[in-house]
Amino acid sequence: MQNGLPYAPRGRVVGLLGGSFDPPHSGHVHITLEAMKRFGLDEVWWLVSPGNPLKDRGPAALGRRMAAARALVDHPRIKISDFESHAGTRYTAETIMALQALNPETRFVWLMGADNLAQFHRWKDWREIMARVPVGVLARPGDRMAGRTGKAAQVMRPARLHPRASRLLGRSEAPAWCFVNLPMTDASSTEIRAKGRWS
Ligand SMILES: Nc1ncnc2c1ncn2[C@@H]1O[C@H](COP(=O)(O)OP(=O)(O)OP(=O)(O)O)[C@@H](O)[C@H]1O
Ligand SMILES: O=C(O)c1ccc[n+]([C@@H]2O[C@H](COP(=O)([O-])O)[C@@H](O)[C@H]2O)c1
Repeated sequence: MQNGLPYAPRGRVVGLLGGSFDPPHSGHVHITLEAMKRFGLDEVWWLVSPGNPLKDRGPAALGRRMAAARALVDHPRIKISDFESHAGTRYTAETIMALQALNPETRFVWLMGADNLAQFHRWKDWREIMARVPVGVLARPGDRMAGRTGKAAQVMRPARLHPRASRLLGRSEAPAWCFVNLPMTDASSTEIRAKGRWS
């Protein structure tokens, strides 16, 4: 691992799960395994963020969140990375651009839960993200409809892949996105923090 970046052999399809992971939990593991299966991914990299640019509250120290993620995940195809803190990027569009420049032979797919799709149109340069990488969206309790009826989903409707074709997402040319339903878990970092299990 160099610059916080896992090694990706040529031609691999790598899913990127960006997150605060404050703390990481079973829901992250669940959607990662589902995304690998459903979107035809070879690997998934967790990009542990220095801090979500839309959240006021700063997360726990990056080192602590990285250590917790490494303790939670023991899977040969899931890598934990603090690339954004090395690259000095905070916005996803910039992170993806930097990753693509460093790994021109790798196909990246951006992954997110349905709650993030609902506010995706507020992300910096979200159209640029859609133009650069396919996006895989995973159902989350309470957010399935909000995501699918949100502004980004409406605007990008022509680029939506039918869920039955989800395995093609990893090899699709952007713009392409796919929303998949899955057995859902209501695990959330907010709830873990509220219960005082991460203070
Ligand atoms: N239970 C879950 N089901 C589906 N997607 C999830 C789930 N938990 C997290 N995600 C997704 O994983 C990514 C990273 O999530 P994040 O680290 O913010 O965890 P979180 O539980 O949503 O945290 P918080 O409650 O602090 O917002 C986001 O795209 C989020 O939508
Ligand atoms: O680029 C943006 O404008 C942007 C706005 C909000 C969230 N993100 C990214 O979305 C990912 C999920 O964030 P979070 O806090 O919900 O785990 C994480 O990688 C953030 O950096 C990115």
